[in-house]
Amino acid sequence: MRAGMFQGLSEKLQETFKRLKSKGKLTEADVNEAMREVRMALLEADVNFKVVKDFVAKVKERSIGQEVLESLSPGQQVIKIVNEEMVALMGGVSSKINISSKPPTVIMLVGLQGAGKTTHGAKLANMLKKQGKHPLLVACDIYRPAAIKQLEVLGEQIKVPVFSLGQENPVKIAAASLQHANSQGLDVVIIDTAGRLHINEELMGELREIKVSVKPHEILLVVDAMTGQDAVNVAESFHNELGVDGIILTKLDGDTRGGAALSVKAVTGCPIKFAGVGEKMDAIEPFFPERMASRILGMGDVLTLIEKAQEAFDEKQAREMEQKLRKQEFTLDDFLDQMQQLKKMGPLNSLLEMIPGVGKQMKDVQVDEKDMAHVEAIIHSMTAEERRKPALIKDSRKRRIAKGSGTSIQEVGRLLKQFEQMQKMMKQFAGGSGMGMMGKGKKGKKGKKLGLPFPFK
Ligand SMILES: Nc1nc2c(ncn2[C@@H]2O[C@H](COP(=O)(O)OP(=O)(O)OP(=O)(O)O)[C@@H](O)[C@H]2O)c(=O)[nH]1
Repeated sequence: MRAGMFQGLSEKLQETFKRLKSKGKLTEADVNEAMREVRMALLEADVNFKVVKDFVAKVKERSIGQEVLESLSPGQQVIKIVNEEMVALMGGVSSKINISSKPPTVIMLVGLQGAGKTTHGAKLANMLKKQGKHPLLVACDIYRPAAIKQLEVLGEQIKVPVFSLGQENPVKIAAASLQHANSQGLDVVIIDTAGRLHINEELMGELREIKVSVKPHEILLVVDAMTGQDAVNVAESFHNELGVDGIILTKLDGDTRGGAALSVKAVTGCPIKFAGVGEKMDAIEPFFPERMASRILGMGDVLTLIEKAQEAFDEKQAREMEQKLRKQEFTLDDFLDQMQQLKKMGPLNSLLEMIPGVGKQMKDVQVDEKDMAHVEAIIHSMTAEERRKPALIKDSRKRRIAKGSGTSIQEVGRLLKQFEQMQKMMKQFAGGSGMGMMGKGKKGKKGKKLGLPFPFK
């Protein structure tokens, strides 16, 4: 879920919202006009037309109420309604995997060829392993000879055992794998089934047989987000034929328009449980409708950002940082510290895009690792006192620091300015004010631990 995701949709909706917000008062005609634009944007994003129709009708009905149009900020209210309805469209809450109280939990992965089934079986195993589970991957895709090998290679890579009996009957393999898991004390069995180019009775027959034989706690359907409405149709067929508990929507890192993500729950009733966001083994995320909606609506995904920050930051240090922020004692030393932490979090651009209001501006900005090296050098050339009180740094000190760091006076000045701006921004974050979506939906996480330096130009 990175750059480019749902970009067209997102940009169009944001334009509409900008117009709405710029109007002090809204009339019914304004709302109708905005909803026409929203409808167009959704259709162009390949959202199912019936879903679009219902969605727009609901938003319109709620927006045209007296209390909205006569409120102090009608534009904001309408945007809030769009956001809420979009969250509802995708299922409202994030859905978890059914873990059986009596191990092993059996997960059956189904889907068409090339959707990313094998890859996501391994990603899922990797994720569960990190959560302390002991998964077993089972190779039941016996028709594509490379599939077994592929699973074995991935299993090796993530250090998860793979059960395979070659070209044996898949129903037998699945049944035998449960015994194997039991005997080895493995508590999650993930069955990679065969795919086909199209849905056909033979495939469904086989999947049904496996289902009857292993009684999975969870049947997850893997669909490719890039295929838009086709993905939704595929999901509908699989659900009717087999009964599906959840969907893994893959390739959301690509240039997808959003149709599948926004329609599939409404059309099939199956929630999206996970999103695939890349080819690497850690490129899987639980699917949070609320976060997805904020991303589409350009509100940024502060929650994901916070989580990423939490992964990279160590708890204790983060708490200290939070204290400093509250007391406004954040110094250039801390800035340097954080910058080093930030490096661990991955590409800066993708992080910056998640910040509300930053996403669009940052689209074309290159965050350069070399700049970061310069920033480090500059801070290292300061005295301890200067790092604590950057206000001390006037002309002659600037010159000295520039010389010491092999940079220029302008660069030193720019860094100081950025630091100052950042302090302001962080005060906002720390207070949880100004940024509408901060901490929403997660109690007690309001404004927590978000002290990121942003060394951009
Ligand atoms: N960019 C991106 N590529 C993905 C993602 N998931 C899978 N892929 C790629 O998509 C291709 C197909 O994935 P597989 O896992 O082999 O597909 P499959 O559904 O198991 O296919 P069959 O085994 O033939 O049924 C591979 O090249 C994967 O690397 C994703 O989330 N993002």
